[in-house]
Amino acid sequence: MSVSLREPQEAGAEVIRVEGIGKSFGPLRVLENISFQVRPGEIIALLGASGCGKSTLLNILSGLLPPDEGQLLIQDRPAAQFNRWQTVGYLFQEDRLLPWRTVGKNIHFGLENGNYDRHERQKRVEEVLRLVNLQDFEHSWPHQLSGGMRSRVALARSLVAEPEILLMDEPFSKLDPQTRSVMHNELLRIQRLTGMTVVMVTHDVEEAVVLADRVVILRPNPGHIHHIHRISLPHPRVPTSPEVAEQARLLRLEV
Ligand SMILES: Nc1ncnc2c1ncn2[C@@H]1O[C@H](COP(=O)(O)OP(=O)(O)OP(=O)(O)O)[C@@H](O)[C@H]1O
Repeated sequence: MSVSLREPQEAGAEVIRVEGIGKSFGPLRVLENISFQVRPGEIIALLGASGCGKSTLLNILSGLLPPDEGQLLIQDRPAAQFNRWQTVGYLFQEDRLLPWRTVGKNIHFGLENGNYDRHERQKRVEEVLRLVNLQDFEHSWPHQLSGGMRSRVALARSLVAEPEILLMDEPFSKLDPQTRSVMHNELLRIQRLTGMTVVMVTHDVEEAVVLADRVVILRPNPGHIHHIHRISLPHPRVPTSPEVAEQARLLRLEV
C-alpha cells in the first residue's frame, strides 16, 4: 500500500493529544481528567476493569463521541477539523462483515466515504488484500471464511482508506488463542510496514504486553488514568516467555 511510502513524521511529534477529557452519560460520570499523548507509530493499549470507560475513550478518540470537557488534538488540529474517515480506521470486537457482500465488496465499504474513482477503489482493495494475505479471496463470501480470515477482512476494511491511526476495540477477543496469536503477528507486521499509530482496548494483559509500546491503565468510578506503563521488550515477544510473564505480572498488580 502507498501508506508504506509515507514520509516519516517529525521525530517526537504527537499524532494524538488528549487533554483533561471528561465524559458523563446523564448522572453517570464515566471519564475524568484523561490526559496523554501518542507519538506516530506507537502502539498504545488501554487496559482496565470492565466499565472503566475504555470504549468510551476510544469513541472519543475516533471523533464520533464529543467529550464534555477537555480537548482532543489529532495531528495538532482540534478533532472537529480532521477528516475522520481518512485519518482514523476503526476495528470492532465483531468483524461486522456484510454477509451479502463478497470479501472485495466488504472492503470497498471502507472507501465509501471517500472521493475515489472506480479504478482507484479497485487498486486499493487489491493492495490491501495483498497486505493481509487474502489476495485469492476477493470474490469469496464471508460464510466461506474461517474466523481468522474474517478477522483479516475486517482489518483490511479498516486499513483500505490508509488511515494514520487505527483504533481497535478488543478486535481479537473472539478468536481462539492460536488464531489470536497469528493476528497479533499480522498486526505488528502491518504496523511496521505502514508506520500507522495504533490505540487498542483490551482486557487481556498478555495481549497488551505482546503488542503495546505503552499501556494506559484505567481505574473506574469514574474512569481515570492510574498509571502509564512502558513495555520495552524487543519484538518478537513470545507469549510464553518469562519476560512477557514478568511484564504481565507487573501489569496485573496495577489493574
Ligand atoms: N451511550 C451510553 N449511554 C449511557 N451509558 C453508557 C453509554 N456508553 C457507555 N455507558 C456506560 O459507561 C460506562 C463505561 O462504559 P464503557 O463501555 O466505556 O466501559 P469499558 O471499560 O469499555 O467496559 P467493557 O470492558 O465492559 O467493554 C458503563 O457503565 C456503561 O454502561
